[in-house]
Amino acid sequence: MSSVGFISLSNRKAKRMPGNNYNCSPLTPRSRLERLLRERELRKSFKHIQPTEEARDGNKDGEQSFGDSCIGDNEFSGIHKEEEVPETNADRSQRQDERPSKQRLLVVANRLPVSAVRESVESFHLKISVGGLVSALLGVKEFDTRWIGWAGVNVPDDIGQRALTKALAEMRCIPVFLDEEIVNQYYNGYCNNILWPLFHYLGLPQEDRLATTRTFQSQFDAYKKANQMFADVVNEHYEEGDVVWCHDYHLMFLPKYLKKYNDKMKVGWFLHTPFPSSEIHRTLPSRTDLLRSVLAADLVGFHTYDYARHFVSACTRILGLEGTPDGVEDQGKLTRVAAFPIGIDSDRFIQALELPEVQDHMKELKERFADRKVMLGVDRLDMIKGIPQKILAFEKFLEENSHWRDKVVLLQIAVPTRTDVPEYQKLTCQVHEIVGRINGRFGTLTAVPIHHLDRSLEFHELCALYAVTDVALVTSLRDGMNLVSYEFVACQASKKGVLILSEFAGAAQSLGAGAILVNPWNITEVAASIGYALEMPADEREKRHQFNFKHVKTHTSQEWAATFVSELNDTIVEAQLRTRQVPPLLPNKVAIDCYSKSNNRLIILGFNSTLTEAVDALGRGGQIKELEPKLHPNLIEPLKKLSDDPQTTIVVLSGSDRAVLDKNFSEFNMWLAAENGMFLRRTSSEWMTTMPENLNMDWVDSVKHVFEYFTERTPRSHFELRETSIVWNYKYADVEFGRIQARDLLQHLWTGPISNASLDVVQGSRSVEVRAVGVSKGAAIDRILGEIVHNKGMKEPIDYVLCIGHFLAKDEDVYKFFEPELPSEPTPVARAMLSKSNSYRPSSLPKITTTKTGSKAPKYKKQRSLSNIERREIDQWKPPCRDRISLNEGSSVLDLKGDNYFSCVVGRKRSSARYLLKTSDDVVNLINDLAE
Ligand SMILES: O=P(O)(O)OC[C@H]1O[C@H](O[C@H]2O[C@H](CO)[C@@H](O)[C@H](O)[C@H]2O)[C@H](O)[C@@H](O)[C@@H]1O
Ligand SMILES: O=c1ccn([C@@H]2O[C@H](COP(=O)(O)OP(=O)(O)O)[C@@H](O)[C@H]2O)c(=O)[nH]1
Repeated sequence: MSSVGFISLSNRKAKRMPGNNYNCSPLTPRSRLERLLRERELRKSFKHIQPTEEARDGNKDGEQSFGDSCIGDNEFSGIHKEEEVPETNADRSQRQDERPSKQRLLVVANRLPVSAVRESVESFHLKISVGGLVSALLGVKEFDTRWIGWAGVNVPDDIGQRALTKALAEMRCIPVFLDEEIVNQYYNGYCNNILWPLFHYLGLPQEDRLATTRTFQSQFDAYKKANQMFADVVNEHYEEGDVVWCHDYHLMFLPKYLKKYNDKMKVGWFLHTPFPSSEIHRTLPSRTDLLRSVLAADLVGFHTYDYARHFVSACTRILGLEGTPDGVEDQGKLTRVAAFPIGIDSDRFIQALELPEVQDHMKELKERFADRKVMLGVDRLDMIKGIPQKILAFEKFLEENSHWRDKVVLLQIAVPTRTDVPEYQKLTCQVHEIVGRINGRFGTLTAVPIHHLDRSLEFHELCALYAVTDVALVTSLRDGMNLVSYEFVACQASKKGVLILSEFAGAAQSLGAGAILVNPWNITEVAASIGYALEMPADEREKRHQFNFKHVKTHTSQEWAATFVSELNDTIVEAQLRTRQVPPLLPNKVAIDCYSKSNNRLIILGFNSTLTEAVDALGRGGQIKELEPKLHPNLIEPLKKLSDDPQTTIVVLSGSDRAVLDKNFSEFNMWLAAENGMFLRRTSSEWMTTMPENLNMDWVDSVKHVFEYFTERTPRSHFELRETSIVWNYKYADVEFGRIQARDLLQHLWTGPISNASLDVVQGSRSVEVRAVGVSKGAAIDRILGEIVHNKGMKEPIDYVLCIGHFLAKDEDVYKFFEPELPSEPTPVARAMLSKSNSYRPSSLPKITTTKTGSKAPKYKKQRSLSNIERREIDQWKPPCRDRISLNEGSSVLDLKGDNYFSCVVGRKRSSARYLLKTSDDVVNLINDLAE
């Protein structure tokens, strides 16, 4: 099995984990895909030797008692008996014995694979829990696995808790004790009444009274509390190197709580249900908290690519984070998101069919329904399973095909589930009512068309039933995967029956080709499909079956788990590599200390997303009045203080035009560099420019047309026309739509107006900017610095530089400017300026620019639309001349003593800046601290 979608296509190098001994091939595969294929081969060959191991473990012949009422010795795979009670950290320190050769895996799920029923003070009866999650995880044998979860029983007393802990320990299960109130609020309430229906597109409960809101809040609190209780137990049993695999919607807070305990823990989270469209998730009052908590995991998995896509979408639209092909990025931290379609332990089902008890059941069933075709439904009695719709479709089929009435029977196994939730109670009544009506309508004295069972079946009975079935009907309205469809296929090697499968089950993506896919809401279509399936010719059945059988045989639960854990191990290594590329957080204290100890400081500040307030991810802040960037109100005071300090020079270096900077900064005593340094003024003086006279701006009108076109078609996007550039911005628009539009816009530009022009197209995270070629903040900084030195008549070198910005990649050259080492491709200016230490001698080298094809292009034309006054001011300003601005002959303007340089990127992970400030709020705090 390979993971699909978000990660499988990437070609990143996956490093082996130290101590990761389940995969120790000497040949390191070059790509992720290669590795996955290799591992799959390894697992296959491992399988050939597996029977011996299973025999040793007593798990041979697939005779495990899934569905047995009592677990005896060695009764099911995946859970191995252990002699002792699981250790705590304290016990562990005394343990000196050998470590297991398999990797330790802590599987944390709401429900343990066994449910307990209390028989006396110290005795419990253990029973396998029913459900797809349990079935799938019981097939996982490659790890040294321990389960942590709720045993489905309230045990308030110590004696009972000790006894149950001991009994479960034999099954390598560790209980989390939830009291009745928590179970009611967390499990019945928040999990099954809110998250479950919402994730299956059934919406939130309607709030018709204030009390409901209160209930919602208390259920959410209980949810968090329960998650914390799970985290406590995991933490108690965690050993370094363990993989912690959290399961399902019950435990969305668990990754966050675990990482709080220990951020080195390897944490994966897998959702067994669908993850709905972000528009559905958006309705949930706790939408943000839940997403953020899940994102604390290292790897987040879903059954299908669609669910993964929805999750990433929710993170980008609701949290405003960046979705990448690998997952979701937040401040350089990547949470990998991928699809890992689950499977079943197919051999267990296939082998079970040979067992005498299964053969007996089959014989019995065949005799019982000798003269009828058997149709089968196996579901938990849950509204997502579409049981009423299925039965109604069957009724319609009988109604329209009278010749089939005495020749077909529908066996519906409806396993009671979540019986304390009122919705489920209502459903039970509804189903009974429909079944009664149809049996009354089409039944005879000796036979009824529907056999409805409100109970679960024992494993062998279930296998037999699957094997004798002619047509299986899976009509889920939504279903994460649906393992019943897999199990049915696995048991059909001889009969080759037909699977009718809902297109809304995750399984439709894997078994769709061999099944008859239906829309369960379309009763007419399902009824017609029943007829088609019952009369399908043998060769078509054979072909369809073979296709699905192959899939079920090869995509097993073992592979699913092995792939997930292997990906998780890799993700950790890759994250470590990536983290090394992210600048460390700015050490505020050091920056402030150095500031206070220096005498001639230079502070260079970007404006947009550096000195402005953060944008609401949901775009709610994007009112028209706010489209223009505005100085963060909490910066007014401290900036005033700093800019009035004679030992400090502040430059706001922005892409914005002069008017915007004037509006926000006129009242401060500082320098303003607009349009990436093309215009410069001290707030006490007029604007000057370094714009070359013959700057070619002919392209502007045609680019403007393209930008206008896209602005009209992208709600809440806007564009700004500046003197030397034009910027289309979609930060308030729907991010995903904005990105698609941006791609389209670029295509329009490249094939149209800019195909031959000499200009730069710069892509931001939410913008596209077209600017005159060669304009960048780094290219401008030498001239700015020269002018400042000259204008201030500086006698002493600048001994401290703080440069903060959320700059476009192209403008990051400003960070490099002050670094002692030369950038890899030094600009002529930088070459001339930087000597071996970070000392600087400003110069006024002629500006030579390069076109996008790399050719030299000194072909500037007249600039566009400058007023006469502006021209005069501009003419008065000459670029700084080296002779005029050097401090003394030969002495440097910069003397940063190596470390007195603090370049900080704001909210971007890959950067050539030395340090990171996560948000503009951090900038606000820093500036305030400096001013203090
Ligand atoms: O524990 P319960 O509340 O009684 O519910 C049983 C389980 O139901 C859900 O199963 C899902 O997982 C299956 C395997 O991945 C998948 O095939 C199916 O489509 C899902 O509905 C639930 O997600 C589990 O947590 C429950 O334990
Ligand atoms: O009487 C029954 C009926 C069902 N199952 C098991 O319950 C699981 C149902 O999983 P599925 O993924 O189809 O749906 P879920 O119930 O998890 O939503 C399957 O493994 C079935 O074999 C069972 O053990 N006994």
